[in-house]
Amino acid sequence: MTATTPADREATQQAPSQTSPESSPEALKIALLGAGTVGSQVARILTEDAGMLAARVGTRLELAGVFVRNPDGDRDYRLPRELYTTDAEALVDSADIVVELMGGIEPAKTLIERAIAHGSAVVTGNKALLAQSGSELFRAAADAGTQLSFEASVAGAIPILRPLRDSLAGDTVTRVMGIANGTTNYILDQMDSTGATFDDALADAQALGYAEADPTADVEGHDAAAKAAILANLAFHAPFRIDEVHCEGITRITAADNEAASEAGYVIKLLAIAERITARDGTAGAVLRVHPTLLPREHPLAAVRGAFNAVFVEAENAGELMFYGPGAGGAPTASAVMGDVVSIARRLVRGGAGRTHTPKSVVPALPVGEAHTSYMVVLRVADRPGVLASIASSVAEHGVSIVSMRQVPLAEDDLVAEESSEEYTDETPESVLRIITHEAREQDLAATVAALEQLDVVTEVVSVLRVEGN
Ligand SMILES: NC(=O)C1=CN([C@@H]2O[C@H](COP(=O)(O)OP(=O)(O)OC[C@H]3O[C@@H](n4cnc5c(N)ncnc54)[C@H](O)[C@@H]3O)[C@@H](O)[C@H]2O)C=CC1
Ligand SMILES: N[C@@H](CC=O)C(=O)O
Ligand code: NA
Repeated sequence: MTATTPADREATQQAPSQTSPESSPEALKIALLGAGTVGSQVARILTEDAGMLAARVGTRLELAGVFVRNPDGDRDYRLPRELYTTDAEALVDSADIVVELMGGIEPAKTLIERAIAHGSAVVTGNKALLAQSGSELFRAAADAGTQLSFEASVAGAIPILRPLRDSLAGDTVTRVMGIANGTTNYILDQMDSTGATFDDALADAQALGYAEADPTADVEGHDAAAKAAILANLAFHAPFRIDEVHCEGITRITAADNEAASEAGYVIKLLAIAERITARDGTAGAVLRVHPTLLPREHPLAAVRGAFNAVFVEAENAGELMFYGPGAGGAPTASAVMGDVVSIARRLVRGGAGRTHTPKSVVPALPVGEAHTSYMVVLRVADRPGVLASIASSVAEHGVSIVSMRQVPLAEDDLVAEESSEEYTDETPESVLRIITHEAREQDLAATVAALEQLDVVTEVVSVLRVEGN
């Protein structure tokens, strides 16, 4: 007996009569650009689930070809040799739907523009391109009456862009905060839970298909920044670009930061945050930021492990929503790609114009200094009477208030390990001071830290990390 998959069964049970070759509309031709981690999985689904897809769409989705650099190269999912081509233009021109999964700016951008100009619909997971040139591409697609869909570009398999665009279209989203990069979440989780080194955890994330072709984009926060811009675009119905996102990655996070976070009851996560705020001068706008953040261990985002993603959305009427699921990897991301493909294909079968996201509002991007955050500041300080008072008064002078201040004597071993510290002498008794502040405007907190650095009693500002969710 041959094993059947749920997709086979559905194809058998539900295939409507209009999908029979005699009565169905012509097959829709799909061009696949790129056959890497995600592209290979899209090829697999198009091939193995062809019956189910035809039943849902009302006609066959035919893989017309796959653009690759080397048709004989190794693939996670191998198709017949004749489907691979190095002629991207001819393939694009032959397709009803172009699925771009190469990544990078060029030639992806030119090929997408070519597809749109040709009247073809486009599906892409390319957040780097959308966060740089999204407005231009959305406008081109809208002008051509075709569709550009990109659910896979943010948080992998999680349906987040469609809910923001459609389900919440009648509400006012005020804040989006999420773990939007699987690679960095995987690395931070491994470092925190198994003590793995940064390099080993990154190598694992690459092997598992989570990382970008150049993982610098992940670890320096650029990938999450691109996603923050796209999320803000959909959430606030206004165009934002990656260069409007304040971005700090995880490469400077040390084992000591993890230890300090853990001792204080926090976990470190790379968060992407987009929020509507009113600046000090009264301008209403949004601040977009990506940075390592301390979250209380009991916060729902703190429980997001491995390459999973989660996005919190706050809206005036809906309240708080959380979207959670696999944020990276071949098959999960291909699921989001295929959702867009089926949705477009159904429309092509039914008829009617394509609908592409076209932001209608103007919401200015404000400088990160206008955001409100809390900090955890770890200082190395002289261990003598009056130190705490002088630090507390310096913090208060900047209008920042302290939630907690904990002084830990520095172990002799630590002093020996830190002999490189300029201020260190054998005679200097020192301690470590961990300060957690209340929420304040980021520029006031930054000025506080700058002032603390100048105090005689402060030997070193060891680390400064933002805190959310207190
Ligand atoms: N891997 C993941 O978990 C996710 C990836 N994405 C996005 O999906 C896209 C694809 O990602 P992956 O499959 O992971 O990348 P990948 O690096 O595994 O695959 C890309 C493929 O495109 C090919 N390619 C790149 N430039 C080319 C060119 N000029 N000519 C011919 N072939 C070219 C590469 O040789 C490679 O086979 C990227 O935009 C990525 O940001 C989005 C969400 C999740
Ligand atoms: N490199 C990205 C892939 C998905 O967008 C990530 O790690 O999240
Ligand atoms: Na998604």
